Amino acid sequence: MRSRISSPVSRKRCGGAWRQPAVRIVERRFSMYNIDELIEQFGQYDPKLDLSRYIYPTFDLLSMPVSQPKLNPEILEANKQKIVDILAHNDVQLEKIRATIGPTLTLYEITPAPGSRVAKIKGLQSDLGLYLAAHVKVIGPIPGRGTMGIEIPHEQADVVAMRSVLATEKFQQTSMDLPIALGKTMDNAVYLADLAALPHLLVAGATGQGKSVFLNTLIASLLYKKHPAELKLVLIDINQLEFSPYRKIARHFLAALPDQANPIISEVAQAVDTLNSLCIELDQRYDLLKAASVRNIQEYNRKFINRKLNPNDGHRYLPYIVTVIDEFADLLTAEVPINRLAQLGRPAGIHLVIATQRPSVKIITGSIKANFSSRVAFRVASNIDSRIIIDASGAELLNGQGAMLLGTGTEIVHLQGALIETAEIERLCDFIGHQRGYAGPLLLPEYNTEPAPLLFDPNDRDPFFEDAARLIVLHQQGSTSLIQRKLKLGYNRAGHIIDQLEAAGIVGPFEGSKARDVLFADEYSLEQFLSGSAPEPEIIQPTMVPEPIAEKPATTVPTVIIPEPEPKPKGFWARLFNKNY
Ligand SMILES: Nc1ncnc2c1ncn2[C@@H]1O[C@H](COP(=O)(O)OP(=O)(O)OP(=O)(O)O)[C@@H](O)[C@H]1O
Repeated sequence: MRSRISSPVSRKRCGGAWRQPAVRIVERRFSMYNIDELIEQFGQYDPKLDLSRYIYPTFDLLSMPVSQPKLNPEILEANKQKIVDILAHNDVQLEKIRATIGPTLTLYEITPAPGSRVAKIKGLQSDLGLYLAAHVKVIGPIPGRGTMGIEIPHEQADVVAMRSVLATEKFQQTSMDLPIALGKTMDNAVYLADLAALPHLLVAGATGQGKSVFLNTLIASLLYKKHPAELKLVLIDINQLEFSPYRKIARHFLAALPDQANPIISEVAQAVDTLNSLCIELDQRYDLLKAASVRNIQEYNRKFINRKLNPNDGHRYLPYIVTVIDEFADLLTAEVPINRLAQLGRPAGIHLVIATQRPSVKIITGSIKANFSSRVAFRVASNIDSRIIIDASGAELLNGQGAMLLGTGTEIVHLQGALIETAEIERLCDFIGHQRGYAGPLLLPEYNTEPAPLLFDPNDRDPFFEDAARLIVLHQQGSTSLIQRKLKLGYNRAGHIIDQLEAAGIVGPFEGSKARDVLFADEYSLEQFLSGSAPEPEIIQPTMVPEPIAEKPATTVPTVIIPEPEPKPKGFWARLFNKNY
């Protein structure tokens, strides 16, 4: 018997871009199909098939690292001797001393003789600085090594070229989902992190210390590793300065709202709408994960690739969505969706990187800190600013020029960030942009901010009004996207229906990205209300509205008389329960 299976790619053309299919989830299993047979006949689903000839960026697009003058071994030895001398002079004997040359400083790791006091060694920081004529820092004890460290900055810091971290075996062979090459540690090791695991990043520092370069290295790392089918970027740059080169890769890697003229978001209102739209995308992804009985995007995509999820039921391959916001201090009005995305984004493959040059408690609030446990601090003016960012001092002592402290919640790592220049980003974007891409950016769900109409005309109800009311009450979830998905309606129409439901007193008022309250506790009381047995909510007449302020709907469920016997589910409910709907 020949099994019938739909084309896995069920996206619709819309306004020059690709729209995700409306999600209609039916709990239908593939039990009637033999999965192995399907895979044998069609092979695994290949998300990259649409752009199967896509060529990943090559390393020659990046500048060769400039060879740095080697540190003079005589100076190294002289410094070592000075450290031994000054410590001995203060009755601290050493068992061992070892120098590690890093990109910006040399770390002398010392093993003090038994009985030496840590506080005493730390107290000698200024003396060492004076004797070595440098900005010396004493760190430690270094956990797990029984040593302490004396850091002496180089007169001329090495630049860590982007190429020198990306063109390494470590980066090329990593199995991380979203690898980002941040730079090098103080002992010259390439430092990679997995954004999928972090799972979000807060980046802060004073102006001119390397934040924007950092964001560009993060984006470039992802562009080097991911196929356009696997990753979408949402770039928000209110100052319109940093992200303009990425316009060229809009058809490959960007996601945008429908009708968004510029794929790089530069207006506050549009940024807020986009973040709210991402919350709708988040809800849709959670519904998909639930329908697929999986816990996260990785398991979901694995199932989809193995053809265990039917695109006809609304399932689709889910790319990671990484949202980068340069200067989120401009978006304080969007704190609710930002926090929601940060709390729930990880399993759905939605990740946030938010940056600010204003590390104050007004911007980096308690809730932002609670939701962004991974944070990067560039040099700041004071140790108070450093504490606001990474809950520890130290960022005020950094050298600038891309030096950073990465706090992951469990440890703080001192890194020298990689440097990527604007010309390198241009070359990278040209390389990708000149290749065949999709018809446009991936379209995010529409987000409707129109307020509910002041007047409600019961004769003007949408034909889907009652079905929508039943859905909302059944799921006890006043969400526009639920109506949109289950009834297969456009977002605007679903938005109008939810306004009508609000005016009818079935759902509560709009509350940002949170679902509205459902004001009917069960389907039975709703049926009574719809059939007219319960009193209709009062219709607001123009003469009764002195000010143009929307009337709030009733906050209690209308009282109904419950007749005997209870009617059997019919029509909509019967269809729903029989899963034919
Ligand atoms: N990793 C790095 N290695 C070497 N130099 C760097 C590095 N990062 C930044 N710099 C130097 O610092 C300068 C400023 O960096 P950047 O533009 O990233 O600062 P910023 O913190 O974003 O500033 P602003 O807040 O004003 O946008 C760069 O032009 C570059 O010269």
